[in-house]
Order: sequence, then C-alpha cells, then structure tokens
Amino acid sequence: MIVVITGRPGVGKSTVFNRVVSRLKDLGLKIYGFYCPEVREGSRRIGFKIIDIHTNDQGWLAISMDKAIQMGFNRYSKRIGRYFVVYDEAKTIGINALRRIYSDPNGILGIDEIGPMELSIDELRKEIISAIMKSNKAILVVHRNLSDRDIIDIFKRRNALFYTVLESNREFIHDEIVKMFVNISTM
Ligand SMILES: Nc1ncnc2c1ncn2[C@@H]1O[C@H](COP(=O)(O)OP(=O)(O)OP(=O)(O)O)[C@@H](O)[C@H]1O
Repeated sequence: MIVVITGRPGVGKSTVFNRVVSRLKDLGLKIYGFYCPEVREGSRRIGFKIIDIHTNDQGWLAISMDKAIQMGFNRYSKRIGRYFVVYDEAKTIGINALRRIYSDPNGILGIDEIGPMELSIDELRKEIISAIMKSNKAILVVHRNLSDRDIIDIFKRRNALFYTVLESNREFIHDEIVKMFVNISTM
C-alpha cells in the first residue's frame, strides 16, 4: 500500500506526515526514510535539513544563497530557486536512510518530501524510485506539481492512494491514514 500526501504549499502536509509517523511509531511499527524540515533564523528561512527518520542522522539538504556565502560553504552544487543543494551531504544521509527499509520487510517507507530539491540529486532520485518500487508499505509527501514520469508511473502501477490535505480535513486526515496502516499491518 502506497499512501501519497499532497496539497498546496503550506497547507499542513508535513504536519499530517509527522502525526502519522509518530502514531505508527507509538504503535510499535517501524518507519524508515527521511524528512526535510526547513531551518529558520528568526523570520528568515536559511535552508532545509535532511533527517533520517530511524537514526536521526542529519545534514543539510539545501542552504539559502546568502547563508551559504556567509558560512563559506563549499559543498553545494545545483541551485534551486534561491537555495543551493548540498549534494554530497544530502545524498549520503538520504540514501542510507532509504536503504534501511530493505533489512525489515515489515517496515514502512516514509519520505517527506519528494520534491524538486530531493529529485535534483540523481543518485538520491534513483534510490527513491527503487525504495518505492520495492517496499510493501509507504507514506510519501509529494509536491503538488510533481512531474517525474517514472515516479508517477509507479504510483499508477501500485494503485497509490492519494490524500489531498485541505484546511477542512487537516485536523483529522492523519487518523484515517493511521487506521489503514494498522489494518494492513495486523492482517
Ligand atoms: N492542522 C493545522 N492547524 C493549524 N495550523 C496548521 C495545521 N497544520 C499545519 N499548520 C501550520 O501551517 C504551517 C505549514 O505546515 P506544514 O509545514 O505542515 O505544511 P506543508 O504543506 O508541509 O508546507 P510546505 O509546502 O512548505 O512543505 C505551519 O506553520 C503549521 O504549524
């Protein structure tokens, strides 16, 4: 079962993802993958981290251009909007986090999010695709404008269940998703 969470920017997708992951962990289920929270300095967003859900290992996914210059950062490469992607760091954390799923057939793959920054790292993109293809259960947050044909095709082949987060359902949509994972995990 593949669950895909989508919705407009800022509507609460990550909040839903975090609620589901935390409830499933409380119930004793294992989640493997990564999430990418924004990092703020005051009101300014200076970048995004990439964090391994299972181990909490973390590194930079991307750093804003002004912050990168200020930090003398030299590990960044591609530019996405006003951010530099921190290629090697994000690749290592992301790939290691995803590969953990292969050692636990009952594990649930969790990724927040599959977006332009994550997909700009070619090796990480490939690992995301194999992890989705090989895992029995997954909860994935995707950018509303996801256009990656390979990923869209896997969603179609695996009959992914799409949940669109809206202001009107964001307080309870996680309950429904948790119930589905619990049902298939106890079958
Ligand atoms: N159920 C909710 N009720 C009230 N505020 C919420 C709710 N869910 C999220 N928010 C607030 O909305 C903001 C964005 O939430 P969140 O990061 O979960 O959204 P997102 O859709 O993942 O955003 P992005 O598109 O930037 O990844 C946060 O400040 C969060 O506290």
